[in-house]
Amino acid sequence: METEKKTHTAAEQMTDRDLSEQIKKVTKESHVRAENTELMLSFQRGKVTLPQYKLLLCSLYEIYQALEEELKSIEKDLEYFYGQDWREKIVIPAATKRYSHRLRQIGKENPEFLLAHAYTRYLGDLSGGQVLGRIAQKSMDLKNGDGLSFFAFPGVSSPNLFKQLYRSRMNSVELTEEERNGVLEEAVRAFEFNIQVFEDLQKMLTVSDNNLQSSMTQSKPVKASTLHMSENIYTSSLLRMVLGLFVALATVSVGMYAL
Ligand code: HEM
Repeated sequence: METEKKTHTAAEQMTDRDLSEQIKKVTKESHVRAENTELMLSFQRGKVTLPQYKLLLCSLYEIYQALEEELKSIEKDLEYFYGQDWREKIVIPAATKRYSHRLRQIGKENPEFLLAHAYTRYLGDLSGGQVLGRIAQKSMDLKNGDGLSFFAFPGVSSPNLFKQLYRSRMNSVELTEEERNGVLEEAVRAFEFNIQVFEDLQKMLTVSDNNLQSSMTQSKPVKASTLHMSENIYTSSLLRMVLGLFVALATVSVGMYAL
């Protein structure tokens, strides 16, 4: 972190009042907890299994569907693993539904809080996520980038530069003291949602181990009803448009710089 700080130009110099610094500070402990969930530990040890990875992709799809409009990369991965009728097969645990419900709720009531969620997922994807992508490729011996589109950011040539730009855009968002505190609290909550998703997925894998693993490795349909926790993905186009607009405000300008 120190090294990264030294590379900032005078214009990008961070202060203790910067949202990007504060958000990192308040979520530091949560980050350690997220890294140490069973699912993330399996990943880091190169022990991630196909059933674990497939279920994780299902949840990420649900989360990103609520977070943004552009879903093409996860859809591509899901189609690779589950086949063309993946929409009927994907499995979403209760914790993931709670997470996406929260995203939709704040999209309506406190859209500025979406900043905390965009931060937690995108900066994570561009940090540890890049390492996880390489581990996933090796652990499951995936070839030609198949099933790994989620981790790829073809428009981002330098994740570090992109993260710096992202932070400076975050810092330029005008927030009242109350809104700023709300965003910081929401960031801790965002990590909590992610931790709960990992725990739920791990539970699902343990509970339905034999049943689920055999049906998944054979790419046969998994009956949502047999898992008691799943629901088919549902989309409200109006809501997605509103969320998309907000996220666009917070992130697209950064993306344009990186292109
Ligand atoms: C195997 C699990 C994980 C590993 C090994 C990992 C590793 C890392 C590393 C090395 C960084 C860069 C730290 C720095 O720049 O000082 C980072 C940043 C970050 N990670 Fe993770 N991470 C993991 C899981 C997660 C999860 C589950 C989330 C949230 C869903 C997450 C969200 C973030 C965020 C938001 C940042 C940016 C911090 C900032 O610069 O403000 N990470 N991660």
